[in-house]
Amino acid sequence: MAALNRIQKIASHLDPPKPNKFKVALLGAAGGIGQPLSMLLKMSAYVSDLALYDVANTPGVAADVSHMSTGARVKGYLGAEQLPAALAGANLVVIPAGVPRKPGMTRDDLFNINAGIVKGLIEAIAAHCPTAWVAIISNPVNSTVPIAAEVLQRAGVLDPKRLFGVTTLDVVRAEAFVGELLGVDPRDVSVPVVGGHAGITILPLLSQARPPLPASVSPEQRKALMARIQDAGTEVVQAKAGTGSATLSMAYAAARFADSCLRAMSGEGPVTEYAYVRSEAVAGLPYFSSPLRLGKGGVEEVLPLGAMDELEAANFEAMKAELMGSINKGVEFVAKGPAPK
Ligand SMILES: NC(=O)C1=CN([C@@H]2O[C@H](COP(=O)(O)OP(=O)(O)OC[C@H]3O[C@@H](n4cnc5c(N)ncnc54)[C@H](O)[C@@H]3O)[C@@H](O)[C@H]2O)C=CC1
Ligand SMILES: O=C([O-])CC(=O)C(=O)O
Repeated sequence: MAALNRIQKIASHLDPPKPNKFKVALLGAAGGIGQPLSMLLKMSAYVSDLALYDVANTPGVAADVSHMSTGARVKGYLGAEQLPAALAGANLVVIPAGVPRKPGMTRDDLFNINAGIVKGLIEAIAAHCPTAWVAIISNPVNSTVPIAAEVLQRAGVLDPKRLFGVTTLDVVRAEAFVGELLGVDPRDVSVPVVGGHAGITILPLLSQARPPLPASVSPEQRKALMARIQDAGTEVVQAKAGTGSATLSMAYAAARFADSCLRAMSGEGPVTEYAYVRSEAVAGLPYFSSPLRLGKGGVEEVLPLGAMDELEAANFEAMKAELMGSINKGVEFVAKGPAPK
């Protein structure tokens, strides 16, 4: 029996199971996030076709990435007239298109420019790949996801199971910072981060961290850690001093999220991920970032948030008004726009 197991193990190593392959379209592919994310997606075993779309510079990015000796076929698409071809047949569309923050700005300050960019791109998705899964990175995520949902709903193709605001970077940061504090490898750390993606709407549930924070971590240290995770985007914006916001860690986080989506699409479930989705199931708000069980058709279940300690419960209550305001702002932006054609 042991010998048979060994032979099977060697055989599976020689001929590992081939994952299903998918077309991924990246909109905003030539930007600070888009370029490293293009590279990471080109390395994914799940990607057969990588469509790199932007309004500038995609020929260069596509030529560069296409020289990597990995499986995915790469094609660059430049300008609005090439967007339909970029989207045709896409299984997953990832959107980091839009402007980033400069020091002193909030994510909401990006609304005026990015709301219109996201609306236009989602209209194209509704027309050219209405069944694709859509992962939105463009800020303010708390508003851009409701914008996307309203646009898809107006076009009659909304399936909330397939629309995600990418909050993986908050989870990644929590893992990194807790790992640093505990002196353990961040890959062995798990920390739920729920809510939204701006300031106090980012709610790390440190009381559920694994490994748990020891009693030697004081309430003040816990509070400081929570604040650092909530303000980590601003930490990067300040360190970059006017040249942009998080791009490399975001590309890592988005590649991780994309791989989870593609694994779930492949039927390799169940896959658990955090993302900002339309669902009142756990928080009583129309959109909330929650742990999700993903399957072939998208979100199969919005999982419960679990127990919160006193500090987390207070933060949960405190965020609700801000999050609701950002959601309404997105919904109203679409409602005030021209009626769909
Ligand atoms: N969800 C999250 O955790 C995070 C979100 N972000 C957000 O991601 C967005 C992008 O950030 P960066 O890549 O650093 O910005 P960037 O300015 O470096 O790149 C944005 C790219 O979008 C492109 N673009 C603009 N309008 C477009 C359109 N209509 N169609 C296609 N492409 C278009 C630009 O040409 C540019 O290449 C920002 O809104 C930023 O706030 C950034 C970090 C984390
Ligand atoms: O802070 C920003 O503007 C970009 C972002 O969302 C993040 O790094 O979490």
